[in-house]
Amino acid sequence: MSNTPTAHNSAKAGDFAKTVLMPGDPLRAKYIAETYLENPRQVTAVRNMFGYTGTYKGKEISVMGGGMGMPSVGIYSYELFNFYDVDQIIRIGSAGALQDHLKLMDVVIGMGACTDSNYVYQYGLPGTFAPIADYDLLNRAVETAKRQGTNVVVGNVLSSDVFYNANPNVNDLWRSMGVLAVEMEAAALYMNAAKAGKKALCMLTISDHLYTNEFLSAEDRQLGFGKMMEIALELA
Ligand SMILES: Nc1nc(Cl)c2ncn([C@@H]3O[C@H](CO)[C@@H](O)[C@H]3O)c2n1
Repeated sequence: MSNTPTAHNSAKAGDFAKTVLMPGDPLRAKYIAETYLENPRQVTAVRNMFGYTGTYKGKEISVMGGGMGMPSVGIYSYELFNFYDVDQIIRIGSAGALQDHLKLMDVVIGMGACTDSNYVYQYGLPGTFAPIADYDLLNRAVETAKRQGTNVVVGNVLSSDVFYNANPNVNDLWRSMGVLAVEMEAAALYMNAAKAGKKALCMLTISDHLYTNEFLSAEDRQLGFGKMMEIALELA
């Protein structure tokens, strides 16, 4: 009989730090743990969704993959907040730019997260919920970026359930509302945090541009993530 609270995570109580960085890709979680954390130890590997805990500049911090899409991040972040007593989750991901002023490698912070997902319907609200970032985390991320000389763009992002959208005009519609970039996880993370009374922030590196059709090479993706990582690690 397992004594872990969930089939998706084999970590024991106390294995996770209060702050968890959450890339989509578990291999990036492994890379982050091995590259940035002191004494990283793997705390879960269920379905190869790796999670690690270590320290950064003496502060305990964890990193765990969340997968692609809101159902996946919805599971892992819900469990971290509600079963593992995690206080804040910072998503560090990639996104496609919807605005001309954005350039590849820019760091975007999702102050809000629009969505086309049904995820919000579970709460039975009589209106439109606004999934938003935690202000304290947002403010600290912007201040840290300034200190590091990294330009960040703060605004609305779109968390879509669809990567290959059948509607050819969908990007133009979101673009017309000033939405900065499209990804697939932030809204569910923000809703889970709101419901659990916890904190969340989504930071994104622009890896594709949906209007210039530029996209980052694999090595530039890695490089671009470094700037975002240096900010995220300071938020523990
Ligand atoms: N819809 C969508 N579109 C574009 Cl142009 C993206 N660029 C990066 N992502 C992120 O990368 C994964 C899809 O490649 C998702 O986890 C998503 O969050 C994107 N998701």
